[in-house]
Amino acid sequence: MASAQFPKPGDHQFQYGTAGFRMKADLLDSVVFRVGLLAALRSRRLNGSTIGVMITASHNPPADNGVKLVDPMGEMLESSWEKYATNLTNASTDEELVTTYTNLVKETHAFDVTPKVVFARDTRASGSRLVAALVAGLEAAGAEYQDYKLLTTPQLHYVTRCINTKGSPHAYGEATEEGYYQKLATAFKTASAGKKFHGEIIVDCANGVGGPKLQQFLKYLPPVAEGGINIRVVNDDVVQPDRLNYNCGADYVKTNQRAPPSSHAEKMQRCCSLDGDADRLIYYFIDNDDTFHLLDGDRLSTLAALFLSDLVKSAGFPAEKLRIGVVQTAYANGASTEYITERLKLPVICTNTGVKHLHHEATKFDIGVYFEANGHGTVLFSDVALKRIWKHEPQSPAQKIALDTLQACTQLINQTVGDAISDMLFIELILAHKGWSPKEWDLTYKDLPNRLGRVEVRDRNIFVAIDAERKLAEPMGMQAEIDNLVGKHKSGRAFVRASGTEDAVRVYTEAATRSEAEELLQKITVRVREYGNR
Ligand SMILES: CC(=O)N[C@H]1[C@@H](OP(=O)(O)O)O[C@H](CO)[C@@H](O)[C@@H]1O
Ligand SMILES: [Mg+2]
Repeated sequence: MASAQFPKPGDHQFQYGTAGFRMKADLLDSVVFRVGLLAALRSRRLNGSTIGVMITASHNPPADNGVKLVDPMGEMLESSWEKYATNLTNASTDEELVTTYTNLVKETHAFDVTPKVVFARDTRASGSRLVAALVAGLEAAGAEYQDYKLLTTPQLHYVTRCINTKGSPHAYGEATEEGYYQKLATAFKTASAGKKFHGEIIVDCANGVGGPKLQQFLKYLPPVAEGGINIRVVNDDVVQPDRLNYNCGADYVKTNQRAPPSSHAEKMQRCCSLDGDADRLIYYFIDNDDTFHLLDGDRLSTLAALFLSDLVKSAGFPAEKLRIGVVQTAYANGASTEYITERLKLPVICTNTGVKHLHHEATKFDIGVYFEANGHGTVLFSDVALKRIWKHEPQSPAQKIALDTLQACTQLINQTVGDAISDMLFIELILAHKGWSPKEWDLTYKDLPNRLGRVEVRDRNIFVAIDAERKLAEPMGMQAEIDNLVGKHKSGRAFVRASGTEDAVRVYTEAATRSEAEELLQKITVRVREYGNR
């Protein structure tokens, strides 16, 4: 039996979480084999639509790896299927695996068609070994497959959508890496025609797959000498595997609130960092007083919303014809939420943590902007919005210019998932249009001082969050205590929730001053320990 080559390690319990399966790479062989079976099953359930499988552990250390499924339109796996992933990977013997699989074929009403799967991986050393396990699983399930080798996560999402929309009115593009570069480069050139880029941008690629891919992409852009954007790629070493995400990358910058030590950026120089699989983006700069300024996902979101709402107006659309909305989580800085509602006068929706929740809410607007504070996000255009944008008749040359830019933005921005390369081009485009350096961007509003704490307790599951994770329903009485502590601070806000990815409780606090945010964090942490270890 094919699965005998990939036995399940000991009594390990696997769970398909927010980021698929992710752990030490040497525990993953059986998981990846079975994900091959699951991908084939999902394809059969969807009558032969192509399913994507990405092997990556994003910003995790080099010794980790992971695997996740991509649905036909490039979205994350439908959440009702996560339990099947969990069931299959936890079958303890080969016999049990066969029974589980056979039952799932019935339970999911899978069609009797040839499954189709595409897959890719990031640059981790364990990637090619895990691909072999995946292929064995796909072959055992009788699937047709195509190996896209090394891709960024968003590229694999792009390719999956292209394959499934080919020949339809919603055709998304050429299902190749080159097709991706060409689509983005064409849109970027159109949208930035006649605009001047302000100096050089330094892009830290976390020594991950984004490095070689961005280098490749640059070949499709106009040369700097001809006014093209000046991108300097750094941390693009994928030869020494240990350097992946080490002291660099979006997660490092966001978590440590400082530039990578390897950065030799000058003062006021525009910098950004991608994560290991290039689906997150964080901007930053160091000012003339050596102060570090972070421009995180909230800033990407506010800048995108500002630009798009101006563009929609300039192109001559009445606001009700293209409703723009922003989706955030409770971790978004309160000042960003206020800026969007009070200054931009746009609606904001708060959802649970996790990109799939934000993505889902964003589809409810004509133009839905969503970013997690950590830099993962994108802008979604609904089918209605796309129709209106492409059919619109501009009434003046100025409207025509705005409309051309808006149309190009719909092509530039990855519609499947947050994409660091696409997001970066979009942000660069906005800055060029506005003639802004990161300083002007930073000055649009002032972040409230905030702290994020992590508390390990005996049982994190006793913390039950409600209201988009802004309040605790359980343990009884704790929310009243938090409210009481928060009430003592100007602009105070705080919430507690169990992490979905780590065995820990997260505490977020915000207040008018840093010391108050810190004090609030300390006091609430004490209460979390007390309740969590009872
Ligand atoms: C505070 C925070 O950054 N939480 C992260 C983290 O979720 P937790 O459920 O908080 O562990 O990992 C998620 C998956 O990568 C990401 O979507 C989310 O933003
Ligand atoms: Mg990532």
